[in-house]
Amino acid sequence: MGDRVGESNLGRVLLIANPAANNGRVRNVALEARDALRTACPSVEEVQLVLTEQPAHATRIASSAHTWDTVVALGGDGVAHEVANGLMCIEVADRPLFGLLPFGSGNDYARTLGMPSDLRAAVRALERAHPHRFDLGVCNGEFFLQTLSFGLDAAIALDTVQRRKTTRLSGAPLYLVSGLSQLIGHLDVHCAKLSVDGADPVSLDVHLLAVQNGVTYGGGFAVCPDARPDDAELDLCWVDGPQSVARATKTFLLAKGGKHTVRPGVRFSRGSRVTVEFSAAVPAQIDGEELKGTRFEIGVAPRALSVLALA
Ligand SMILES: Nc1ncnc2c1ncn2[C@@H]1O[C@H](COP(=O)(O)OP(=O)(O)OP(=O)(O)O)[C@@H](O)[C@H]1O
Repeated sequence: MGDRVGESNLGRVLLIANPAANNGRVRNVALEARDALRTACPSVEEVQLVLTEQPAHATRIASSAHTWDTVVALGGDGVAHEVANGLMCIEVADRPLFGLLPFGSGNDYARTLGMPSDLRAAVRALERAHPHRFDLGVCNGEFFLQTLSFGLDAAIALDTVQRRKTTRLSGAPLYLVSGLSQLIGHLDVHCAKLSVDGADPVSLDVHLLAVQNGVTYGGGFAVCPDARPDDAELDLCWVDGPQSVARATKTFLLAKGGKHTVRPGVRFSRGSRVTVEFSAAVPAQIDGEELKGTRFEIGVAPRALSVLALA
C-alpha cells in the first residue's frame, strides 16, 4: 500500500511518549521502549526519549524535530495525531519519518499501518517497516491521520475518555460499553448540509457522519471498509435518522466487522473536498480528540507524510 520510499533506516530517533496514554500505562513502558529501540533495531543510531507534560506538548516537540531522522510516537491515536500535526509544521525536505509504537486504548491508526500492539513486537516491526507516503486529512486547518466524525460515534469516542477513568476497560470492550450506553441514552438526530467535491449541498438528518482516511475508528469498528490512506481521497459514511434503538444497535454491532454496509440508512461517499455544516453544536472527534464547531471545511494533503508501515 502507498508510495514506498525506500528501505527503512531509522537513524537518529526522537521518541515522544504520552505518559498519560492508556490510563497512565505508557509511563511504565517508555524506558523499555527506548531501550528496545537501542538494542533491537540495528538501523537506529541514537534514541532520545521525551515525555509529554500536557496535551498539545507533543505537537510543539515534533514541530522542532527537523534535526532528527525519525520521530516515533508512543501512546494512542491522540499523541500520534499531535506528533503528525507537529511534523507538518516542518518543511517537507526536512520532515523526519514518522513511526508509531501503539500503546493507547483504541490504536486505530496502528491498524492502518499494520503495527502490532505488543510493544516489543512493535519495536521490531518498526525496523522491518518501510516508509510510505500517506495522505493526511485536514479539517479547519488541523491534520488528521485516521478519523474525523460527528454525532453518535463521536459521542461514543468522547464517552470512552471519561469511562476508562472509572473502569479498567480498554480497547473494543470499552468502545462497546460506551457505544451501547450512547445508543440507548443519546440516539440524537443531527441536521447537516453536506457538499462533496464542490457539488451542491444536500440536507441530511443523521445519527452520525464519519470522514475517514483509514478504515477503522473507535478501537476497530470498520466504518469505511474501502478507505485507503494513499488514494488522495477521504471516505464518508453516514447513517440516516431517525432510527429505532434496536435497528441502530444492530448496525453498530455489525460495524465491528465492517458488515454494516448494506444496512438500511447507511450511506457512503468519497471525495477530496468536503464541507459539512450542522445546524447546531454536534459531538465531534478528530483522531479520538474532541473538536468544537458547527462548520467543517475538510480536505486532503496527498502523500504528505512519510510513515513507517508494514502494509
Ligand atoms: N503529559 C500528559 N498529561 C495528560 N494528558 C496528556 C499528556 N500528554 C498528552 N496528553 C493527552 O492525552 C490524551 C490521550 O492520549 P492518547 O490518545 O495518546 O492515549 P489514549 O487516549 O489512551 O489512546 P487512544 O486515543 O488510542 O484511545 C490526548 O488528549 C493528549 O493530548
